[in-house]
Amino acid sequence: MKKDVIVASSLCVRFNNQTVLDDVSFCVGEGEVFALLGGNGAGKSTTLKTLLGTVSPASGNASVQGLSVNKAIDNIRRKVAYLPESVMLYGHLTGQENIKYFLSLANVARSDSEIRQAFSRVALQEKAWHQPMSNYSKGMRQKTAIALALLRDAPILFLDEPTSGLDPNAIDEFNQLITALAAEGTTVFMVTHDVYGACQVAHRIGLLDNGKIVGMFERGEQSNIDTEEVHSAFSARHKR
Ligand SMILES: Nc1ncnc2c1ncn2[C@@H]1O[C@H](COP(=O)(O)OP(=O)(O)OP(=O)(O)O)[C@@H](O)[C@H]1O
Repeated sequence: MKKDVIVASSLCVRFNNQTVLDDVSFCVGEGEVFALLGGNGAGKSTTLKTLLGTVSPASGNASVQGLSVNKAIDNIRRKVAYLPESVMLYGHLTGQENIKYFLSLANVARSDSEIRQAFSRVALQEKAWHQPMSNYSKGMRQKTAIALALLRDAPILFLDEPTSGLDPNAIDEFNQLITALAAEGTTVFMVTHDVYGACQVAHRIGLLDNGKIVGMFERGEQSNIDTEEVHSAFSARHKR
């Protein structure tokens, strides 16, 4: 039985009397990839923001590694690497300079050789390491952000629409990296509207619609989650 790393219990969020999350519960075990899947306005970003402590639930609670987001958000943020849909790094600095700068902000000391190892681990091409990040594609920026997470020893990744805007090769590479990191024990929570991508990498998918979890899909011992099944459940919700 895997230890639960992220637990959301009956989260309710309201904005201006509108219920945006309604009794949302799920848990993510250590080394699992959990995808929260939903259409526009379903409440995915709000769930992510609640886990990051930037939105407070009206009721219910969430915890990360046993720490409540209401009480210990600073500790949680040290354990989590958050990749927004557009990874923001400094365009005029190289990949390596960005890494050094953000590590220094986090008070983490790493040698050049450790940084090179992290870049190799995420398969960032060597010729890019010393180029300004303004030349990087979205996939390369994501790899740099994941390298930074590895160097920070962050055991948990939060990903917001990680595959939007990536070409098919970059998506495959990204999915392989996430799968490998999870196999090594990293816990991954992602929000996405990409049914196919979610089925490829996730151990579990929660389908969110209008602020409610309306379906939960789980990978079998040897097989990925069935894309057809999730696709039908997803589109049935959007035909109403
Ligand atoms: N700060 C806010 N104030 C008022 N309403 C908000 C706020 N943030 C989100 N909402 C509303 O909450 C609902 C859910 O929004 P949310 O951004 O969580 O959805 P989403 O699933 O991430 O959508 P998308 O895929 O379009 O990004 C929407 O109806 C949105 O308009």
